[in-house]
Amino acid sequence: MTSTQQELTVTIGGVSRTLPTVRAGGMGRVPLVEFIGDSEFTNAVAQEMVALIPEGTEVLLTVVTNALPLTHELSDRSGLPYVCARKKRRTYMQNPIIQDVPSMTLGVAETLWLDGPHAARLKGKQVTVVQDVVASGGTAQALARLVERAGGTVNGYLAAFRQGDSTLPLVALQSLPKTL
Ligand SMILES: O=P(O)(O)OC[C@H]1O[C@H](OP(=O)(O)OP(=O)(O)O)[C@H](O)[C@@H]1O
Repeated sequence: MTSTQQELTVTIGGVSRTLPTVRAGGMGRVPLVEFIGDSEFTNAVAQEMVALIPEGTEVLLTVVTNALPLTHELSDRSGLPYVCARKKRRTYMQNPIIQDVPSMTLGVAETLWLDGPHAARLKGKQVTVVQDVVASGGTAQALARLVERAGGTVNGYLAAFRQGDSTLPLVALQSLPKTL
């Protein structure tokens, strides 16, 4: 990883990306990881993450948006099924489990929606929570609550990047600075 005052370059699986940064309040510039629209980087990261999937995992659980293509590729490579929570209610949902996300480092308050039939796929399973980035850990905690409320067990937390100082027992490929 190399960084200058305004940008940060990461390399994973031989693929390098200079991360865009956004100004976040008084925090300075925050590096942004983007998998949406970047299949080459997504595939390289997923390939490296396969080996980090915690032993005993039966199902992967993620949340839209940016983590979705990554988890899709991880599922494809590992053969493990995945389930995805939404951030909006959809009209076709049946008895969704609704879970608020505690305050996040960058974003606004969110509510996660897990469709009932998808929640059923977590019941009695060892579930690993998959994210693109874990910062405060608030999203990961909300996903863990969804697992528990669906009758599954959290087997671990896996992310491409750790950003900040969450105390979650997280496995990540790389750490990013909170600000540049
Ligand atoms: O550990 P936390 O502080 O909870 O933050 C991590 C979350 O923040 C980002 O999501 P973002 O809000 O940018 O949503 P998006 O993926 O839908 O763009 C990222 O994709 C993680 O899901």
